[in-house]
Amino acid sequence: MSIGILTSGGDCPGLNAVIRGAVLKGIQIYDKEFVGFKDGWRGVVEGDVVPLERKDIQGIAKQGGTILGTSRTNPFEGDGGPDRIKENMDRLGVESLIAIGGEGTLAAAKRLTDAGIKIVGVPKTVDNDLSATDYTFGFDTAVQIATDAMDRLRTTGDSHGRCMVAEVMGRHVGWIALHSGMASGAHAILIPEQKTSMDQIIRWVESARARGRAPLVVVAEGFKLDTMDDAHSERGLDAFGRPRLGGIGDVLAPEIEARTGIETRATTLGHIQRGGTPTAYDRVLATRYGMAAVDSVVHNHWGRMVSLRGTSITHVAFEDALGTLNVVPQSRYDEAAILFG
Ligand SMILES: Nc1ncnc2c1ncn2[C@@H]1O[C@H](COP(=O)(O)OP(=O)(O)O)[C@@H](O)[C@H]1O
Ligand SMILES: O=P(O)(O)OC[C@H]1O[C@](O)(COP(=O)(O)O)[C@@H](O)[C@@H]1O
Ligand SMILES: [Mg+2]
Repeated sequence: MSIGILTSGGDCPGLNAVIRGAVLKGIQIYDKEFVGFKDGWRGVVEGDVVPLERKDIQGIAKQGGTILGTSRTNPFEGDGGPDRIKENMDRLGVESLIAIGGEGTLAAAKRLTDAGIKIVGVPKTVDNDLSATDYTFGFDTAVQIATDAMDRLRTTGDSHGRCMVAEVMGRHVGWIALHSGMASGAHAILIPEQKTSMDQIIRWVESARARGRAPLVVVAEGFKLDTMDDAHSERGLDAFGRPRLGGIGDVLAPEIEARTGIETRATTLGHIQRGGTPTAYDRVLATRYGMAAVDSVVHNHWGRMVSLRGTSITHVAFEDALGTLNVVPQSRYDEAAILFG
């Protein structure tokens, strides 16, 4: 009997390092065998597997994306459901699953665990919005990519004396904006947790300009002005029916230019933040998660997700991992805001 691995939901750098960590430890220490399910829950529902032997995971820790593919398939929709999945697993000789994904994937994993399927979870979120773990892999890489981009925006902004607006990911939480904004010396950081007025943004921009700086405004895609009920969305819905975000930077830039007279340009970093090689930190964290997930399988920790607390890897029940978002606390925002303007 083998262990099946799947990656589900939005991708991020480090997924392959989790797969490698799990397979290596499973083979070396526990004499286990693995298969990979293709494209998240789709592969589980359709019984679409690929081999995961040692040769298949060689050298992949540094590779972005996921060698297994990913999707936003709901395992309960269409022909899916626990009975179909159990049938597939029995036929393929798969005893248990390691599901690597965010809160959506883990919500599905919880329902399947409740139906008797043996699953352990590995948290994935580039936004860093899961509260049951201190950090997840992918976040550090996204912050580094965003910081590099902002360093570049600042030199071109300085040359032209322009205000630069940099839009980063962050649907519900502003961690990428907060960290990349602090790292790059932004003059304003706008996050979903803190509705802000246009007047306040203008004051920060004008204050930076008054000191002779080319203002840099960092905005998370989920940010709302105090006049907005919902985050800006103009790109339809994703596969799970949620509004696709993005474009708030393009809303703010002309308004800043009109109100300050400072020529303003907006740049949306988008999926660049989720692509390419993971940082060393993310590779190490992801590898440790993968190894811990195999420990969880061996110790029958079904319905639990591995998690980072301080520097130790531990595990928490899916239900405790799903309830609350890891929002930017007021104190962290206030600390960053000292640097605004
Ligand atoms: N409560 C749920 N029950 C079953 N499937 C779910 C549930 N919530 C999410 N999913 C499935 O898991 C997929 C992955 O979730 P999503 O939020 O897109 O990514 P992530 O796992 O990265 O958070 C969703 O597209 C959906 O099909
Ligand atoms: O373009 P996609 O794949 O629909 O994903 C976009 C969304 O995924 C995110 O990157 C979140 O990813 P995580 O699930 O990894 O936290 C959001 O910031 C963004 O709204
Ligand atoms: Mg999600």
